[in-house]
Amino acid sequence: MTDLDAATLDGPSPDARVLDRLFATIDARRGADPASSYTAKLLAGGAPAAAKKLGEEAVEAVIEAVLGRPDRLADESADLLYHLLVLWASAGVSPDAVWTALARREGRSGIAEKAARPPA
Ligand SMILES: N=c1c2ncn([C@@H]3O[C@H](COP(=O)(O)OP(=O)(O)OP(=O)(O)O)[C@@H](O)[C@H]3O)c2ncn1[C@@H]1O[C@H](COP(=O)(O)O)[C@@H](O)[C@H]1O
Repeated sequence: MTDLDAATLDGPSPDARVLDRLFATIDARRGADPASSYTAKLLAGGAPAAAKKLGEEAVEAVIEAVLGRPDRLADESADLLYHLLVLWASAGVSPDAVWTALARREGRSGIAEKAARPPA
């Protein structure tokens, strides 16, 4: 989102807490009417359908990155995050589990982590 986009929204500047609110909305759509809720339609298809849709959205984001279009990449990233959260809801993953995994990794280089893995 550009600064201009953010300025058109009501309330405080948006931040990553929107993800927790979005997940709560998604979770509350369980059993809702698929005719009136896109989320309910996705959830009705189960984790495999949500995973397939996530893959499609990932490809769309990759294409925008490769084409060097950051504004379109930001929009596709929002689609991608929404569909990732739908997959978490379908597959029984709570956002807190993911936030915890990220926090545990904070400050540890990926290179050091990989070097410390036991041999395959
Ligand atoms: N953040 C989103 C969001 N991002 C993307 N999408 C929808 O994701 C769909 C897929 O986008 P595409 O461009 O890939 O469309 P498509 O290829 O035609 O999709 P398909 O119909 O083939 O699956 C579109 O219908 C988008 O509107 C979203 N739908 C809902 N949300 C959030 O979820 C909330 C609940 O939505 P409902 O469940 O629909 O009430 C909303 O208030 C929003 O906050």
